[in-house]
Amino acid sequence: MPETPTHPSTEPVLSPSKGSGSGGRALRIGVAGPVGTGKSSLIALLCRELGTELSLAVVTNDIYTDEDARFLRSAGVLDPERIRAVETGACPHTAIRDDVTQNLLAVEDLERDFAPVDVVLVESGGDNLTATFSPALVDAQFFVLDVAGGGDVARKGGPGIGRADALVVNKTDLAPYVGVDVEQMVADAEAAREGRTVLPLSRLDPASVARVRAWVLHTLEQFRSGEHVAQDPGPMAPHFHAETGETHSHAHDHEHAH
Ligand SMILES: Nc1nc2c(ncn2[C@@H]2O[C@H](COP(=O)(O)OP(=O)(O)OP(=O)(O)O)[C@@H](O)[C@H]2O)c(=O)[nH]1
Repeated sequence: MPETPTHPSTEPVLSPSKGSGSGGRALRIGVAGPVGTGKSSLIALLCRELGTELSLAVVTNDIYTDEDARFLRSAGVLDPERIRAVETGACPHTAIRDDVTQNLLAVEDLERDFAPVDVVLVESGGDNLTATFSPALVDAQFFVLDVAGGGDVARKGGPGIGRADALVVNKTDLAPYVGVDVEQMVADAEAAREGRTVLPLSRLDPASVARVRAWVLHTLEQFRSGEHVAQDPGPMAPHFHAETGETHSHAHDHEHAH
C-alpha cells in the first residue's frame, strides 16, 4: 500500500455526539466504481485522514474473496476488527442494490460492536459503470473513476457518474502518463452531473485529499443535523449474466435469485 501524505487538519473537529437527524446511528457512505479505480485506496485514505477524530468501520464486498478487507487490514489504517468482508457470491450490484440484507447486517453488527460509530464506509465490489448503492443501505455514496480509464469516461454517463453524491476522478497524478487532460475530464463530469460534487483526487496531492476529507465531514454534519437526504442515483442499465443467460435491468423491486 503506497504512502498517503498526511497534512495538518484545517477542518473543525466534530463532536462525536449524534444529532437528531441521524437517529443515533452512523452515517453510512458507499464507495462504488469500476474495477481498480481506487475504491479500497480511497477508504484507506479516509481511515488515515479521519480515524483519529472519528469512530470508523468498514464493510467490503468481493464476489468470491475477502481480498479488499485483507488489503485494508494490512494497510494498518484501522483496527482490523472494524473491517468486515461480505462475500457476495454474485455480481456486485446484487448485494448493494437488489437485496442489501448481508451488507445491512454487517453494518449494524459493526455499529453495535463498536458503538458509537460515526461513519461506516461500504465498498462495492468492482463493477462496470452501472452499479450504485440502494439508499436502503447507504446515506451517501461516492462513485470513483480514474484518469487511467480514459478522459472520455466522465462523458459516458450512467447513474453513478451522473447522480452519486460525489464523483471522484482519481489518480490525477497519472494524467500526464496516459494523455488525459484532467481539467477537461472534470469539466465533462461537472456538465454530466448538473452541479453535483466532483472531486479530483490523487493521494500524492494533499490539497485534493483535504477536499475529500472535508466533503465527508460536511456530509456527516448535514446528516447529524437532519439536512442530508439520501438520494437514489437510479437503477443500473440492462445487462447480461453469462452464467444464467439472463438479461435484466435490476429496475424492479421484487426479489429474485441469480
Ligand atoms: N498513481 C496512483 N495510483 C493510485 C491512486 N489511488 C490508487 N492507486 C492505485 O490503483 C490501484 C487500484 O487501487 P485499489 O484501491 O485496489 O482499487 P479498487 O477500485 O479498490 O480495486 P477493486 O477492488 O479490484 O475493484 C492500486 O495499485 C493503487 O495503489 C492514486 O491516487 N495515484
